[in-house]
Amino acid sequence: MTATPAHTALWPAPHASGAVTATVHVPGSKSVTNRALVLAALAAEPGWLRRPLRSRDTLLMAGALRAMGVGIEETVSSSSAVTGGLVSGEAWRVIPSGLHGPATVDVGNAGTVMRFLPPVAALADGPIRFDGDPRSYERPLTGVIDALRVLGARIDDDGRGALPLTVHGGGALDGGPVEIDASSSSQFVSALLLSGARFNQGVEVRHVGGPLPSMPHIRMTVDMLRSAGAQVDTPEAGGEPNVWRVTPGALLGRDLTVEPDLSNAQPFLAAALITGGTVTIPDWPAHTTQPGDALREIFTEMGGSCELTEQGLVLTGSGSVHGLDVDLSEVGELTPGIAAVAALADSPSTLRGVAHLRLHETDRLAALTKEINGLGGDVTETADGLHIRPRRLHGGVFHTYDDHRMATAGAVIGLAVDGVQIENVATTAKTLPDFPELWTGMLGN
Ligand SMILES: O=C(O)C1=C[C@@H](OP(=O)(O)O)[C@@H](O)[C@H](O)C1
Ligand SMILES: C=C(OP(=O)(O)O)C(=O)O
Repeated sequence: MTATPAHTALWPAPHASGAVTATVHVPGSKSVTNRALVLAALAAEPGWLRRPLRSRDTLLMAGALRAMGVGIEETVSSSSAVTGGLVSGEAWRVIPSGLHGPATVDVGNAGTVMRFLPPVAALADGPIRFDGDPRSYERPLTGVIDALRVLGARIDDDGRGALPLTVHGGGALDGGPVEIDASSSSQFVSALLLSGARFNQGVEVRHVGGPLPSMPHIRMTVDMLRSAGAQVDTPEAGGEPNVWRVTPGALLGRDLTVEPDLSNAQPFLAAALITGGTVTIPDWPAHTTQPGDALREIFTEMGGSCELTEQGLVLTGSGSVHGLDVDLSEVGELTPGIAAVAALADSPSTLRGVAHLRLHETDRLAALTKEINGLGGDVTETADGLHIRPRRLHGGVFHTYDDHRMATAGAVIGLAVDGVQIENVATTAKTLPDFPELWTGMLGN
């Protein structure tokens, strides 16, 4: 008998028999880990990354940087301790070196890898070939490719402005001013800023076009650049609207401890919300640029109450869940989890401002509509989001379309609805490889 391929395997989502009460240690942030790796690789001296996320997206980033000559060593510090199933104290030591090709980069389906690394490759000496999962060919990349060409890079692609492509690095890049339309992904702006300090003239990125999504992620880029010693001018700091400038200069090697991934805390917090239980997430930062911090407000509006304590963030469900009308453009990656909770609420919801989710891991608006409706729900797509009218749901297969956040959204519904089976729960490995174990651990199994 042949084994069932992972992508067709069905995972029976556990049904909660009562209020969920648990403390869940959530692994490190994907967005912080991948920015930290890039900045450390471009620094003038070695640096440390403590409690980095080890998941498909971050291992692809580390592998790509290694292929270009960067040293990334695994270490376990003497303070190593096992907490809640997670090993803390583990670190990556990043040793920058002259970036070079020839090299091949597998981006998988990681937006951060496919967008943040072409500018790094333009600084390398030699050709760097980029390829990835079939879906990566469909995700927008023109903003980065066209900008790099304006800034002096030579890039061969098939003319679609997408993967696969080869960046013919010349060992340095002129840099300077460039206009891009980043309305399809904030990662275009982050990508150019992250490498900008190493361009001969730095970089000035001017966004022209529709509204920019995911602004907290751009603030995360700016914050982390500043912590690495870069001088960055931003619209917030009294600069021109939609213009960011990075001054050329060396970056410092840092010793950085990665915060837990607050967007990946979402399904666990949702478990408390929908079962009227209490879930604590240790190490929730008091100040952060992570968009997941918005869950405190969003899940409070949906019926929970949140308290930041010495133990971490504590969310307690009230036993009822309310719908909401909300613009999620700043926090788009939270949409699948919010849609799952909204499908279980006592009133309708409208989620707005997230048209760009059609070009994420999958078309998330179509996928959420189809899968929630497949369980008996009543969801319709709007031009820029979803309208969700809660109905009594029933069991069935919840397809995930190789999208980690579809899998975790399905698990949230499964807590409240008996008989939900998640197809390919292993896709959570993109950012949260331990999800099934953390989920059953939360339920005390
Ligand atoms: O820069 C980042 O780390 C991210 C930015 C956002 O991308 P978009 O602006 O393309 O939505 C977000 O959705 C993604 O999960 C991570
Ligand atoms: C959109 C996401 O990922 P990526 O970094 O691949 O864009 C996400 O994690 O929700």
